[in-house]
Amino acid sequence: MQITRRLEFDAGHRIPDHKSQCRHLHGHRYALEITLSGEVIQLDGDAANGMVMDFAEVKALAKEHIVDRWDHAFLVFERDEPLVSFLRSMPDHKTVLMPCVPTAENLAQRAFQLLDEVYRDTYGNHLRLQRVRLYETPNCWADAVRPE
Ligand SMILES: Nc1nc2c(c(=O)[nH]1)N=C([C@H](O)[C@H](O)COP(=O)(O)OP(=O)(O)OP(=O)(O)O)CN2
Ligand SMILES: [Zn+2]
Repeated sequence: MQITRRLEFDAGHRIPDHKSQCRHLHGHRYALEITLSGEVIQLDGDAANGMVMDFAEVKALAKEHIVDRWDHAFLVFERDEPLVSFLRSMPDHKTVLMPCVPTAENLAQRAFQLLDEVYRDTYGNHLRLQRVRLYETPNCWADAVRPE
């Protein structure tokens, strides 16, 4: 069985080497879709009975590890020196340094890496993160999927 939880957040970014508009500072209303696989828990009387994982718990973990960190932050490639320097000049600015250029593909992959250890098999139901889909706009998204 697979379940998917969607969360949204706002963040700024730029793609420094982009040949067109995306090299300028701008922002998106990102949407993050987290797909988990596992067996449906069969535990009469348990709060998770009949679920792969409670959607509320999926959300709480995604907020803690991604959304609360990236929401209203500027996501910046750590080697984008002019921008890193500019953001450092702003006291208390919420900036997230990324080891990669913050494209939809790289952000989806980064989120997958960060979340893979988070969704653990607490009920012995083989819970696993299968896919992180990151929408940069309603028309553009990237999927980071667990390798076969
Ligand atoms: N493969 C990728 N291509 C692009 C990325 C990316 O992350 N991966 N990012 C951008 C820009 O950052 C921008 O967010 C996308 O802009 P755009 O192509 O204009 O997308 P829209 O949905 O706004 O386009 P409409 O034409 O208005 O639908 C660029 N490319
Ligand atoms: Zn963009």
